[in-house]
Amino acid sequence: MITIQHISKRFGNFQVLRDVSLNLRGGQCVALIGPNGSGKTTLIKAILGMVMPQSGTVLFKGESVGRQWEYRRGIGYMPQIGRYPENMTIGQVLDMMKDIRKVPEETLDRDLFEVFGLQAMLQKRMGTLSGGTRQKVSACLAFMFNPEVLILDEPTAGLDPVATELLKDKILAEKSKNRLIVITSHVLSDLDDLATEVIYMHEGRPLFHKSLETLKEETGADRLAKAIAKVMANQEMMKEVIA
Ligand SMILES: Nc1ncnc2c1ncn2[C@@H]1O[C@H](COP(=O)(O)OP(=O)(O)OP(=O)(O)O)[C@@H](O)[C@H]1O
Repeated sequence: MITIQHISKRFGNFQVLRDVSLNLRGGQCVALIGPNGSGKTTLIKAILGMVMPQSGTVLFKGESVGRQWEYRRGIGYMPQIGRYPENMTIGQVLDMMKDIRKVPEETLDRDLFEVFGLQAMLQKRMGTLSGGTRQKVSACLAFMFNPEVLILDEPTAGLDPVATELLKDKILAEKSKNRLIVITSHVLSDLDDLATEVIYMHEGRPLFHKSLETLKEETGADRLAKAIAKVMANQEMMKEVIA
């Protein structure tokens, strides 16, 4: 559904993405992981057209996204830090998004709105919200328009354990509808129940892209965190052998 071909991105002299090529398909739940600053958010923003790469192409359903915007309607995006007009209430923000998208009310996905209890908070101003409630609004908006692709950047950061589980349930439900879901997270235990694929970014390029099943088989680990620890330990060993 999304093909990334030879994307490179530099900010000033700093090379953030280095010739990244990836193929992501519907029904996959992709865990995009890697250390701080390895380029995960920049890669996501390149897919969304929020960052223009110096070279390379992003294809959405086989068509180059170029400088067009229409394809974005097919992608629900939950940013790492949601930025909203601080004086607007939750209700006004939701209405504004509905007005912009102009879709019939009955086609909206209200699941997260209901389970997060946002109805009772509609009058609260965005500027007064706790970090977790702001995340809930972002999550609600990402899923609201039934997108074919969901890109979730650190979705559980700041959410309490109950809200985290509710969001994970929702992600699983969407996965079963053959959506493509891309999630970045440093909380690898959150990804264990969700991910089908793992992309590990390191210094601006994918160190590997494989199914979670294969990764577990190859490492003999039963959890993603353990599997990653084993891969990293092998990497260090190889460096020492080569040096
Ligand atoms: N607009 C920008 N201008 C300059 N440098 C940037 C910009 N955006 C990102 N960077 C730099 O690019 C590098 C990669 O950032 P990015 O946010 O993609 O990393 P990340 O893997 O998502 O990290 P984290 O796990 O901390 O969220 C960082 O060194 C960051 O400082």
